[in-house]
Amino acid sequence: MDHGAAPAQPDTCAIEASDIRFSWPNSAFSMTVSEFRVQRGEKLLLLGESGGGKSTLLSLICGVVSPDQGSIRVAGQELTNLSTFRRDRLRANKIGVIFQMFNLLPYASAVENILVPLCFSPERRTRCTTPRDEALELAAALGLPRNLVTDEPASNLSAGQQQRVAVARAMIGRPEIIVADEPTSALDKKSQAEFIDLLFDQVAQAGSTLIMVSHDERLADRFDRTVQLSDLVVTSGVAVA
Ligand SMILES: Nc1ncnc2c1ncn2[C@@H]1O[C@H](COP(=O)(O)OP(=O)(O)OP(=O)(O)O)[C@@H](O)[C@H]1O
Repeated sequence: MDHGAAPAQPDTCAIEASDIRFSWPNSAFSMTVSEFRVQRGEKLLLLGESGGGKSTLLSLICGVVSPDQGSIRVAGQELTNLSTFRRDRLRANKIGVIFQMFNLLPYASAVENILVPLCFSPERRTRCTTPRDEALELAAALGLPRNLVTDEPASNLSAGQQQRVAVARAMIGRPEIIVADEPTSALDKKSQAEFIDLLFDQVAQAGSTLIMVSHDERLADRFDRTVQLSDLVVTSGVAVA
């Protein structure tokens, strides 16, 4: 497990953050990050305890929130200069997100869920010649039975199946960066290993960069690099569990 910083070459970075300061409004929690870089194609695990600020850091990287000061570059683009609309568009184009609770549309089928990001991202849409076929191929590659993907509402799928749909939705249109927020937290060790295999396969095929956050240190040897949140950020105003 390598705790070292990635080399400081801007052209090779998918994500670069420096001198970040951020506070949530109406909350005592604040964080600072002096330097954080993720190389293109790297698979990085961000480890940290509950309440330490992992999701907050992901929100900053995804441009969901803006830092009070500092610079965040994603796929070569400075986020802090952009309007909310342009940040949203950049996120849709460049980042596929896998949420902890999957966040699928419950009444839509799996294939409809997988296609959702293409509605918000012209860049990812142009990479799909036949979007529905590509969504079905992704679902098949992730081991989802065809009839389940086309005929059932997502709410009828098991947690493990919903998780695979969430991966396919993140991967459609091959975004440059995949961000996964604790996607294995509800899984036993065997299912966790299977999930990581499927995710890594897809990430390798798309040539994407992967940042996954977790509190599970057992995952560390699967990744190119592991960063402990406590080595990266200084927080105040919160007691970490
Ligand atoms: N929308 C918000 N508004 C105000 N405070 C928030 C908000 N989201 C998170 N916080 C606060 O920021 C701190 C860090 O939360 P965050 O969710 O980033 O931690 P985490 O490491 O992802 O935790 P977990 O592993 O439990 O998901 C917490 O004290 C939390 O209360």
